[in-house]
Amino acid sequence: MINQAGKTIPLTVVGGFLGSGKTTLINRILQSDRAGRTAVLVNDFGSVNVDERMIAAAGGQTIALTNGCVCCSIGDDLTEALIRVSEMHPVPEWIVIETSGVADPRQIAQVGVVDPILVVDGVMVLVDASTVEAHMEDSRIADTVLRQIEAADMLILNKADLVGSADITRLRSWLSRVVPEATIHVAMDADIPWELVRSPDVARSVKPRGRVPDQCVKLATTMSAGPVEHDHIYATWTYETSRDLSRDKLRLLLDEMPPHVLRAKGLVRLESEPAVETIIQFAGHSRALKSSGRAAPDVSRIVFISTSEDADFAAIRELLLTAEC
Ligand SMILES: Nc1nc2c(ncn2[C@@H]2O[C@H](COP(=O)(O)OP(=O)(O)OP(=O)(O)O)[C@@H](O)[C@H]2O)c(=O)[nH]1
Repeated sequence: MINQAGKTIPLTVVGGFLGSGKTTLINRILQSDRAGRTAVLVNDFGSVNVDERMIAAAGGQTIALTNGCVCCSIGDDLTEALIRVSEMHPVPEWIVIETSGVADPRQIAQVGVVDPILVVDGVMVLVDASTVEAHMEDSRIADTVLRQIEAADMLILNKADLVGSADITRLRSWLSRVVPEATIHVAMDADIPWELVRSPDVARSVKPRGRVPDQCVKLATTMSAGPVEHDHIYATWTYETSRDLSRDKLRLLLDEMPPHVLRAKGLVRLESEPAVETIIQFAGHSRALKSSGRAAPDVSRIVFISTSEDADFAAIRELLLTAEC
């Protein structure tokens, strides 16, 4: 890949399970006046790239990787997007990839390692302190969560507001046993000091570990042939309507979400505030309906994700039909 300025571009991969706080971190980064020209590549698991719209609203240059989970289509979509980014005018000073919540971030970082234009700054992985233990107890998803944690150069133990200090101590100690090489930072709303995100000293601590370059060439050549497929583990369903929705009914849905739903998010138009877009969020104990401040969409869309085995969205559909005004 030739970049017209002939310079290398630092690349950071932000990973972590569904709803752990990746978009929150990236929006925080983009809102900093120290972000410079940052290009963000976003990959959502689900048919609607909700994150792309949320991140674009925060002021970043975004490219959505729409072809399913990025580590399942790594050879094509991601490489193409990286070429587009390196050809941007002016050239970005930093590239951040937000992986989907089911992706293995280290596989994605390896694409950067084999590209001479990119210098991989490291892999940051968000961990939801309020749900990670439950996820590790579910044999269907524990492997996804563990791979993500093991991929980290820096772990952000997020959502500290939702657990007690004893939980934080226990989780910290567990994480440091799982990945002794990673630095661990406790956070609320993914709020970590800028120095940890970008300072050169800290960047050294998030450099890919020694074993990665040894493996990367082999992995990069084999990945498009045999990536980890997520479709058989996770299922998504998207609800769409052009009618206004009732806030009370959506609130009820958030309060009574069937336990198999791992994640739901969407951009909707409410009957009570039809001019503005409302963001609906469900991620374990984080549940919210809040205005984005942007114009309301013509079509409201909400994406639901669960494990494939449990993927029965009929009850949710019923409730949503009663929410249509
Ligand atoms: N209580 C609480 N909620 C948080 C915290 N960090 C993020 N959230 C909320 O958790 C929800 C999910 O956050 P996102 O940043 O969208 O998570 P994500 O990892 O990008 O989600 P996916 O891309 O869908 O995997 C949102 O409603 C956030 O506002 C936190 O520290 N505490």
